[in-house]
Amino acid sequence: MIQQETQEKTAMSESKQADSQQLQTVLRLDQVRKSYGSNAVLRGISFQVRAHETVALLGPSGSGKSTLMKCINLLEEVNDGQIWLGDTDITNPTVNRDHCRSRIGVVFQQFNLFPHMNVLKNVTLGAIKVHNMPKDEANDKALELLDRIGMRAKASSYPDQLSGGQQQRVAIVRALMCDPELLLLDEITSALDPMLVGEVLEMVAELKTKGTTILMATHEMSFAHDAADRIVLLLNGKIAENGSPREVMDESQNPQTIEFFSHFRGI
Ligand SMILES: Nc1ncnc2c1ncn2[C@@H]1O[C@H](COP(=O)(O)OP(=O)(O)OP(=O)(O)O)[C@@H](O)[C@H]1O
Repeated sequence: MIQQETQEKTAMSESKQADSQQLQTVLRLDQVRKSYGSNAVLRGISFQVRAHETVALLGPSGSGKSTLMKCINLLEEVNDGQIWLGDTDITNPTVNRDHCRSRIGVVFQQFNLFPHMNVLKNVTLGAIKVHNMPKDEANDKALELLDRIGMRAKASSYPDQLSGGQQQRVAIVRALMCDPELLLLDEITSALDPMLVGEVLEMVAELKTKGTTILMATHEMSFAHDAADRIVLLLNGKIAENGSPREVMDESQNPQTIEFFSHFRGI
């Protein structure tokens, strides 16, 4: 009798755990396919990002990382498969695309700040115009976020008065203004002088400690190894690996994976 009760309790607790894991899935890709003409770039991509996870998307140049990011941000349409943001299938043609986009914060490789607007305007513009945040509230929030990264004093500066690293950190602040469910970072350090990469990655590491849910495409292998919770490796349009940095980068026996990471040994 006691044994039966214990088994029932265990089953209940396992099912509760499964439920809570289900609830915690922020992003889920299910057999996503995308081609450009005859070039099949994504050939059935499935993986999940759970709340508070930092997932690093790795792969050789041209493997489709940016294409995948654009599909998630609805800048490209998938040919097949589904992308779920929480419980919304954002690939469903009837969905409100602007609303879906507003739930995701995105930072690209190029800085994308408006050159004729100062930092405060750049950071608050989308929040005010797209999300209808009252101007005072947007200014307060922007200044608080800039303060956190030591850039409040630059609020009146223009982009060309900032270093590339500072511009990219401002772009991240802008992406965070409306508390996105997911932060997409697409090779955000690739265009930076190597001296400036560290300060941007430090900011990402800081966001991770605050529980931000992050999917980042990157070529920064050391950072991915040390800071990501999970690595998704794209090779030849498919997912070759999906596991912890140790499992994927140190212990995988897949010859293609070993070949890919061999190019970065010692960097
Ligand atoms: N708009 C487009 N039209 C046609 N082909 C495209 C387009 N965008 C990307 N591609 C092709 O899709 C493939 C994947 O490109 P993508 O930029 O997604 O790769 P990536 O992994 O992000 O590369 P990198 O690490 O160099 O940024 C490449 O063969 C590229 O030429």
